[in-house]
Amino acid sequence: MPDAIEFFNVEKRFSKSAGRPAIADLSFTVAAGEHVCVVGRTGCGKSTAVNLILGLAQATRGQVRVLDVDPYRAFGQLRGRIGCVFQTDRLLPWRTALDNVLLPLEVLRERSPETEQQAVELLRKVGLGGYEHMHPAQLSGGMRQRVALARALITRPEVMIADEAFGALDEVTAAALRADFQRIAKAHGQTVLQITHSLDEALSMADRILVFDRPGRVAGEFARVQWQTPEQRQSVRHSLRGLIAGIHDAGAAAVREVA
Ligand SMILES: Nc1ncnc2c1ncn2[C@@H]1O[C@H](COP(=O)(O)OP(=O)(O)OP(=O)(O)O)[C@@H](O)[C@H]1O
Repeated sequence: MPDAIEFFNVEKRFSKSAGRPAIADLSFTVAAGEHVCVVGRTGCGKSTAVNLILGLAQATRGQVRVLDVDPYRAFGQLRGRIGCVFQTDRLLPWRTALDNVLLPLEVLRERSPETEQQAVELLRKVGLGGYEHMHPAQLSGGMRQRVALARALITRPEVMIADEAFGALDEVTAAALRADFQRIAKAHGQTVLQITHSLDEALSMADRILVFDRPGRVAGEFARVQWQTPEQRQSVRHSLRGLIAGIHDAGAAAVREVA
């Protein structure tokens, strides 16, 4: 069975000139049901990789596969099977929380009294029971992000993409939302690819952490078995910091261990 997300020697250039590509040679996979966090310095191609997964951009070279489908050429086959949460909630301000959550189902022509009930239930699951008929402007940033999470989940996607989804929230709100996100993703057996600038977030949530290097390649990876004890966690955090800063020896031992 193919992995849920696959990048094979992917290059992405935004211009035809000989300048630096956004992604140079990116290869990685995310297994079905796995939760992978990606960390890396600004500009290393994390969001570009997300856009490739969502079929919003085409790889210049190499291959991207999501659920065994080319997302750029055949996104129709992936509609409703990938959910995304971004740093900003991207809610439609003129729609209620409930109508925002139902939007993906309207696109799929699956809105019905039954799915409306499912949306109400989902809002309750993310802690927004009773807020269904509020508009985004009446909700706090954390509550809006919860609506965005419910909207991403309403189609029961197999793959969840979180691109800095908790980055704009205060730490207490972010911690609560991270816990809900992880609980729901695990309960549904979802594959998660999560972009984050927070090493603590990655260490607390990921089964595996990938470090991206500029321009867009994997500089190192760590599996959860490597950070079981507080000492190991500290050591992996140190290696992650080093790799992100471009000190490749810092993570070399860890990468070898995983391999
Ligand atoms: N539409 C675009 N046109 C031209 N260049 C782009 C475009 N989108 C991204 N880039 C360039 O590609 C590189 C990677 O950008 P990307 O946004 O993927 O990085 P990132 O790792 O997500 O950064 P950040 O952590 O700041 O969000 C950067 O050099 C960026 O300037």
